[in-house]
This record gives sequence, C-alpha cells and structure tokens, in this order.
Amino acid sequence: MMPEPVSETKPIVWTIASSDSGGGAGIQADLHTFNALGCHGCSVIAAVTAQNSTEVVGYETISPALFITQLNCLIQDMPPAAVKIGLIPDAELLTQLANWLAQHKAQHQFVVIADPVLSSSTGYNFVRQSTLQIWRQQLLPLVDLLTPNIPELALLSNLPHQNNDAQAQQLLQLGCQAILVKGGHLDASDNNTADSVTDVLITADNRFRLKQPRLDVTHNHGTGCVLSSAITAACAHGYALADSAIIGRAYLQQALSFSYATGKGAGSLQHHGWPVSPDFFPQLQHNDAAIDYNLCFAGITAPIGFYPVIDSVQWLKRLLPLEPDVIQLRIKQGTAEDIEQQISEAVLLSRDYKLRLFINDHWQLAIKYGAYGVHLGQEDLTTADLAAIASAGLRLGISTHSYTELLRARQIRPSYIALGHIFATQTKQMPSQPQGIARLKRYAALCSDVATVAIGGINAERIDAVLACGVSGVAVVSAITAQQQPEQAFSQLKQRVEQHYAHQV
Ligand SMILES: Cc1ncc(COP(=O)(O)OP(=O)(O)O)c(N)n1
Ligand SMILES: Cc1ncsc1CCOP(=O)(O)O
Repeated sequence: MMPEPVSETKPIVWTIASSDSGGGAGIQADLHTFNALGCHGCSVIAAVTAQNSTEVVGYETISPALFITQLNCLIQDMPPAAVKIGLIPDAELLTQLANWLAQHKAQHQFVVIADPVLSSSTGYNFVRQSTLQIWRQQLLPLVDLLTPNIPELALLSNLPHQNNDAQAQQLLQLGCQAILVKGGHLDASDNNTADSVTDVLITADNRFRLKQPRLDVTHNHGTGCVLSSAITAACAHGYALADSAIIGRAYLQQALSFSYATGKGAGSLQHHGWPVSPDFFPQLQHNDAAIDYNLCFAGITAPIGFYPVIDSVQWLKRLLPLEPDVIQLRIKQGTAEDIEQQISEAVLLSRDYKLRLFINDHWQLAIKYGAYGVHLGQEDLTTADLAAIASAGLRLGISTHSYTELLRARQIRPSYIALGHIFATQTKQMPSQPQGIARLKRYAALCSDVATVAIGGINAERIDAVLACGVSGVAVVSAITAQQQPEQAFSQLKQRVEQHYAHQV
C-alpha cells in the first residue's frame, strides 16, 4: 500500500547507526520508517553487522575517517531537521560523534533522538564499560530524547539497584533533555503487565505514561529502531517531543500489528504510512487525578456544520434572522452581572429560534439556564465540574492544539473536539503554532468516532481546504464579525458549508 502523502515538504532526517544484513533493524529499518512517515532519510553507517533473524554472527566498524567524512559530506548539502542515533559499537566512533555533534548541533538546530542500543535482541553484547562512559559524559548532554529499555536504563545510569525513576533522573542530570523509558520488557517494571505495555516520558518538569495493549507477536525484530526512527521523523515534521513520542508509539503499534516472519527467528515489522486509527494510539496517563474519564456526555444530534463564534448577545440578535443552526457565545469581557444577563437572554433566544447554543467558559451559567452545550479549553478541564455538565445533559466541546491534548480530550469522550488553531489568527493570542492542513487531516482521521470542529484563521478562501480534511464542523470568528458586511459573509460561508455536507450524505 502506498503511504499517504503527509506534507508538501519532505524533511531530511539522518540515521547514524549500523547496518543489519537481515533488513529488520538498524539502518535498514530506520530508512523504511523515515520513508513511510514522509521524510527523506540519509544514513551515516558506523558498523556493518552480519546477522539474520536468529543471531548476530559478527560485525566490523567503519574507519573513524570515513565515519566523519559521511557526516561532513551530508551536513554541507543535506542538513537534517532531526537525527537519530542507533547502534555505534565502538568507543572511538562514539567520541568522534560527540565531538562532531558539539560542533554542529547548535548551528544547524537539529533535534537528536538517541536509542542506546547496547545489545541485540538475540543476546549479542555490543558495549564495554568505556563505551558507557562516553555515552554518559559526552553524548547525553547533546541528546534531546533518549529511548532506553529498562536494562539499558539501568546500565547507562549506573544505578542498577535503584528504581526506574531514580535512574531516569540520573540521566537527566547528565544532560539529556528527555527520556522515554520503554516498558516492553515485562520483568523489571511495575508499569507493565502481561496485557499492556507502558512507556514513560520523563522531562525535567513533566511526566506522563503511554499505555497500550501488549501485542502477542513473535516477529518483533527492530522494535526499538523503528520506534526511535518514527519519533525522529515526527520531530522533523515539527511536532513537539511529547507529540513525537505519541506518533512514534502509534507507528510502532501499527507496524507490530502487521509484522511477519523472515527467517527462523523473530521476523520484521511491516511499515505502513502515518498512523491514523485510534486503535494504534496509546492511552495517556497524566497526573490528572481531578478528571473523571468515565462520564457520558450527550451526543450532537446533527452534523455541527457552520459554527460561528460571537462575543455578545447583540451579535446573536443580528445573526438570528439568518437562521444559524449552531453558535457559540464566547464573552471575554464584562462584569459577572452583565455576562449572566447576556447568557440568560441568549439561551432564551436560542430556544425560540431552535438554535444549538454553546456557552464558552461559563459552564455554571450554561447549566443554570439550560444551554445546549458548553465549550471548554484544556486549562478548564481540571477546574470545571465535568460531572455536573454531563448529568445536566449539556453537550461538551473541548479545545485541542496537539496530539497530546487530542488524546487527553478523546479520553474524556466529549460531544465534539475542536482542532486548532489551523491558520494564524488575529482574534486570539495563541501560545501554540498554527497546525496547518496536513495536521488537521491527521487529527480528523484519528477522530472518526467523535465530532470535530476546525477553528483558527478560517475564511472564505480557506474553507474548502478545511472541509476537505474531514471535520464535522468549521468555527469562525473574524470571517464574520470583522467583515464589512457580516450578514453577507455569514450567508455565503453557511451556504458553502451546507453544500459540502449535503454532498457527503
Ligand atoms: C469551537 C471552538 N474551538 C476552540 C475554542 C477556544 O476555546 P478555549 O481554548 O477555551 O479558548 P477561549 O475561547 O476561551 O479563548 C473555542 N472557543 N471554540
Ligand atoms: C478562539 C480561538 N481558539 C483557537 S483560534 C480562536 C480564534 C479564531 O478566530 P478567527 O476565526 O478570527 O481566526
């Protein structure tokens, strides 16, 4: 199957690792992964291994001179957006690499993801104490994300008798920015069970767990290589580390689900394109004790469609004659008294006009006056009484701006999920970057089981591209309220959206 085209540009990514003659791991697996995730992969080979699906028979490292020549030659013409480091079974090459990265990383601003391969899954040991020291002292300070399994974490931290958290903290202290502790080894971690695998992403100020069903597959050669390469590819597409870890984990779950036999031992993973099925995405476990994930929110009866967002009851009165079907009242200014007055009046009007009216932020007033629904931001999720909203029968919409927020919102099972901001917007100062059309398409595909609304910078020129992404609604502010003829703008956009959904039925 051809991978889905995921973006207009193909970021350049490098793998600095070793060749696996069996093709399931190492450089070969990395390049397959990069390609499937819409990146152009370059390779810097550190060693050539002779291995098949049952054993590593031997290896030879490349000369330090040719190793450095590969790096220098690539940086001149094909600088990377992100670099993955894999098996480098030689202390001299590791030192050379650390020196080279120290010289070039800051200037070229690439992300470094390192998978500290210390032994093969078939049991071949590639490292000595001297290699571990170079990892600790020279490489870790240059690494943005390290992806050790539990035995590698213990070895690298040199704290074999401490728990995984203490070991990870030790590696952070040595200078690496973040650690994804892979839970695939059933033995040493209480995060893992026979049924599930939990990886833990740890940074200096954040920590969350990515939990997935444990797949009962024997063909799992190259799992670590594929995960770290998929994370590298996602970073190269500009996703933040946490989102990249999520994408990597979903890519791996998908590839493992279709793995196949190659020889007599563990076979290889099947590379597909960008993961979109919710089945492949992990469950995120934050320290969100305040959120109840077992609530049931009322569904939305008809497609959301055209969804204007306005900031006063005056605007509502102006638009009501044009027969809006859904509107959000998003009042950001005024006294508590004034806000309550506007909300109570708007809810009464919405009943007369059979309008589905969402209230932004003011969930208590929405419940008090019986609005159709409430829209909340991520920061509201731990302070609002979600159980009260659910039991009052109000619909809930939640804002999201990333995979991390999207997975969190999905776990709450709201009535709809807002995906934003898609394009630059003048209406609100956004702490995040515009997501763009390629990401919107991926997010919408992941939400095939829940209604979605796109928001942010959407106007008459852009609305067709947004609708083509498969969302169930399109929210706009300035495309109506900042226009010279708002009523005309409203009617034109509404008609365009209605035409789109009419053709979908
Ligand atoms: C449909 C829709 N999507 C997103 C938002 C933004 O909501 P929030 O994150 O709560 O930010 P503010 O609107 O409070 O600035 C929205 N209002 N509607
Ligand atoms: C409230 C909000 N949340 C994300 S973008 C946005 C503003 C959208 O306004 P506009 O449609 O004018 O870009």
